[in-house]
Amino acid sequence: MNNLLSLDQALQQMLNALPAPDASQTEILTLMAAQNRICAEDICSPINVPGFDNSAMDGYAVRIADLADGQPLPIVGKSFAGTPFNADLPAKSAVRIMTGAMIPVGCDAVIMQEQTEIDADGKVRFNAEVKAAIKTGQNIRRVGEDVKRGEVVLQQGAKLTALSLPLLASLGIEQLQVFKRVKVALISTGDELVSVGNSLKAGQIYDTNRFAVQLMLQKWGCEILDYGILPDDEALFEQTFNQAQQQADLVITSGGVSVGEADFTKTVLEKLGQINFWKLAIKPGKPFAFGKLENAWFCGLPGNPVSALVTFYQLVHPLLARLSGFSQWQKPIQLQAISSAPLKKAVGRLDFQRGFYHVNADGQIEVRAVGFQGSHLFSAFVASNCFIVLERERGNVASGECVTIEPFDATLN
Ligand SMILES: Nc1nc2c(c(=O)[nH]1)N[C@H]1C(S)=C(S)[C@@H](COP(=O)(O)OP(=O)(O)OC[C@H]3O[C@@H](n4cnc5c(N)ncnc54)[C@H](O)[C@@H]3O)O[C@H]1N2
Ligand code: MOO
Repeated sequence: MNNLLSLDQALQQMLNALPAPDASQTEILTLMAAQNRICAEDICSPINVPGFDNSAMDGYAVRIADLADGQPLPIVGKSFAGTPFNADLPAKSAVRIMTGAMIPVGCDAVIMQEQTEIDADGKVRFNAEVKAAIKTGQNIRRVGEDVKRGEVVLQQGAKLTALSLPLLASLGIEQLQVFKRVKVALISTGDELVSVGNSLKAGQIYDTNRFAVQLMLQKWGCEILDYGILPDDEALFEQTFNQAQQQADLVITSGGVSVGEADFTKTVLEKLGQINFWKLAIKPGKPFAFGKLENAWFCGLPGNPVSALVTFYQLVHPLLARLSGFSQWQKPIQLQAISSAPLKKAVGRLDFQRGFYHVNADGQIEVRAVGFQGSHLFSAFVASNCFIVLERERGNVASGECVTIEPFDATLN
């Protein structure tokens, strides 16, 4: 086995190198502006929810003891949501009550409308069965049963979503402190690259990586500083890396990170800052580089588009989670699947093949590799819905063998 760094070792080194999120790098936003941002404070509820005991049903609020003699009860008033019955419940009486309305003082149960009858003289009557089954607190939603005043409802590091933000709204919170967006400088390198919208000359190709990475950075809510395409010129690399690291928290390049004569990424990173690691036992993505410039972290993605995307997914995601203060990030979920066809695999690197999984008629997860697996072949991705993750020490896989898959997460879907 080669002595390249494993993916897990690389992730560990990366996370060890990164400091905890800087508590001074925060801003105050209204709830509506805060979607997908990361909460920078523990949020305690300023109120109880519900704020008062209220009815879960339309019906009649009663005191259970008043039902003992079996007599119908006069209805002494009404409690509507927003318009309470402003008195204590007199003995031997009931209050008409609606869902969400405040429970009058003295009541200990609500009987739903469908279980009652109104006598000719307007009194409410309950049959023996209903009376036998009645329990204290029936159909009453208690004060603080959802959230208690002072309780932490959201922790620092949580993502603010369409689930958590409405909760804050229900507590009357208008604005909150969030971590500032991570600023990412994005640079594609290579003389052969042309931006979409221009025509190609001999030997040129369109820049896929800046496009792919930008889309994924958008999903992370990053502020993107697009440095465009950088020609293979060492002095220009130096100048651009320098400029980018003064403006961004993270500089991401693609291409020029291997060993070719025009591969300047690593040399310049070394000159201006430090390389924490370079070259990993993964396929695709072996030449990925991680390091630090004076003011910004640095990720050098390999130029092949599949390699750039795989390394972004596997290595830059956890890095972005840490830089953005998102503490709930988890590694992609892995499942076991049956390989429905043989897979080619050389021993030595952890392989992320592009695959398509589905649940077969027997309820088992079945997966097949999609298309050819070269790291320059981006089209296979479009028909894929997962990575087939083949262990470093594993060789070829026979049809019917069990393999690990990672269904694509929301950044790719
Ligand atoms: N002698 C060796 N050669 C190579 C090795 C090696 O270990 N020894 N590793 C190979 C592997 S693996 C990869 S991956 C690539 C990575 O090389 P670079 O990061 O230096 O990338 P480039 O050489 O600049 O480009 C590789 C390939 O990708 C195309 N490319 C680059 N940028 C883009 C972009 N933005 N959009 C679309 N396509 C892009 C480029 O034209 C090349 O075809 O190195 C192998 N070589
Ligand atoms: O690692 Mo390269 O990314 O195999 O093509």
